Amino acid sequence: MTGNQWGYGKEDGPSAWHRSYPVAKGSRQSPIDIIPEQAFHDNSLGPIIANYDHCTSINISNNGHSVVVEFVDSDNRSVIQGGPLDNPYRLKQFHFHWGGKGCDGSEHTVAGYSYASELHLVHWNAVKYKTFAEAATAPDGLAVLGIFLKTGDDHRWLHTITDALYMVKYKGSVTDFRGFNPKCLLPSSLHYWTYLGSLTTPPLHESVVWIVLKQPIVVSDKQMGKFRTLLFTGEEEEERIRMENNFRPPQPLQGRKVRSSN
Ligand SMILES: NS(=O)(=O)c1ccc(NCc2ccco2)c([N+](=O)[O-])c1
Ligand SMILES: [Zn+2]
Repeated sequence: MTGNQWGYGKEDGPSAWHRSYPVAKGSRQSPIDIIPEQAFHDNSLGPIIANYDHCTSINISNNGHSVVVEFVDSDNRSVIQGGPLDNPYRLKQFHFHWGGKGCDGSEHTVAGYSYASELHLVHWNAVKYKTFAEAATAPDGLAVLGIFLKTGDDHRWLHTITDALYMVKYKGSVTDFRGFNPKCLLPSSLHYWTYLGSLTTPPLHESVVWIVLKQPIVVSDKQMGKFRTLLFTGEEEEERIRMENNFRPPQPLQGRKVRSSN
């Protein structure tokens, strides 16, 4: 794996990332296998409050690793707060990780169980840090809300995203994506597990307060299939490699405590 070229293949995948990103073997890496019975029920953990009503989505893009929806993050219009967080964290973007056809592809697992996919809503601590990039290297810089996806009925609102995926098939493609409110992707219960971890892709910074919701959202196989029409490769590249299995497997807990909201 040379330079910043990392991926999810045999040569450049998660087992090779430590060569360019030694923190891959750090003490607070993500994802992890969450074992509910071993999580500590912390009654001081309040509810998570997601204020996305006035959020402003900007675009949807294929960055060669996932599909990403970016938001205006120049003010506190869309923030997450409460739970383990000391102050509001600003929504920056959301993206997904998924498996191959008929295979699971979540990053966190629950007592060894993988879900079909995992949605990450990424927020940064704009009270303490001036930019996302600065926050992304600070131990309390980011808060990522992880939501599991399981297959079943069609998800009423996910269509807005899956219907746009054909426009960002190739790595490096981006298109306008306005007026999307991610509130419609939240499950009905906001009960969660929380622990201190890292980005799950390079640069793997150990800067994330993870908040993983217990209740998955339900999407159809057909909708999941549309994610797999995306490519890891760019339009100008000869090779066409289907974007799938873009997940990092669970990492050692290294003595960390996972807390559970009640
Ligand atoms: N799977 S994740 O939510 O942990 C994740 C991983 C990498 C990056 N970004 C990579 C990066 C480069 C410099 C700082 O950040 C992001 N993100 O940016 O929201 C999220
Ligand atoms: Zn992610």
